[in-house]
Amino acid sequence: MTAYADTAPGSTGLPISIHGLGKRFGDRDVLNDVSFTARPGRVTGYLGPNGTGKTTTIRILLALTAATTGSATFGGRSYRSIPRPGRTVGVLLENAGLHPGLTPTKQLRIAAAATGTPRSRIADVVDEVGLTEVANRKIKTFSQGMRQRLGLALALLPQPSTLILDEPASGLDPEGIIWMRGLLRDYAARGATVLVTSHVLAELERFADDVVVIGGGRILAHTALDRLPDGVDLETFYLSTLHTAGAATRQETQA
Ligand SMILES: Nc1ncnc2c1ncn2[C@@H]1O[C@H](COP(=O)(O)OP(=O)(O)OP(=O)(O)O)[C@@H](O)[C@H]1O
Repeated sequence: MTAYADTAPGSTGLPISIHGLGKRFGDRDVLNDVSFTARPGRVTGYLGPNGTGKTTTIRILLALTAATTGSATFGGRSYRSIPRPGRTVGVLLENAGLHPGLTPTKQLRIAAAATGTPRSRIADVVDEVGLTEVANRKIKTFSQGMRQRLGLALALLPQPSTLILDEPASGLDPEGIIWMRGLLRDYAARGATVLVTSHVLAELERFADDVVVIGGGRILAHTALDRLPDGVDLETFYLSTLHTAGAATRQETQA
């Protein structure tokens, strides 16, 4: 993986606003009145236990799933009404739509055509994510980490001003994780909006500015990391937030 300075965003990111979001699957409320903002120039970490609605929030933001109530917007607009959304918002989702029979170069060519990105950018982004040597090998032969790198290449290809990354460090080796940390910090420093989910708190603490904690489909906390009390790290804050929420829920149930 190489320097990222040449491929950072050219314009300021869009603020991401989630307001009163609710989502019901069948008879189950997965999201309940979820509201928070991810601001430009900052990396916002979105964290919570498995199955608490992080990916669902992101899927609603990207118009892949409809909200039951509330809104999820970029600079006040829904994803579909942003001009050239595929170019403005870079996205990494699990199972990122990779085609096993294609090579990275071919998959990136398709994405470049879809987003109006010059083809000349492909070699740069392949180099950036460290896949140059395998750029013409079929994706079906790739390890999990190589697939993750390609997913990141697809997200970064159009030099988006806004990044939404679901578990970006998943499967990356230590060198890749260090590169990714630098990349996210660099993007935010250049004014991008960066929203990231992660379960790796020690890692998140190294690159996030703000954290939003969700539990049981509700927002439990939203804070700047530099506002945590002295001596309290993210892990301690996270566990105590979940503990307090669990105790409150038990009290409500018993009342
Ligand atoms: N299409 C669907 N139909 C029914 N239930 C769903 C659907 N998609 C997600 N869910 C449920 O919604 C809940 C939230 O899922 P989601 O994937 O958003 O959680 P998450 O916070 O991203 O979890 P993880 O940390 O494990 O990735 C889970 O209980 C999941 O089973």
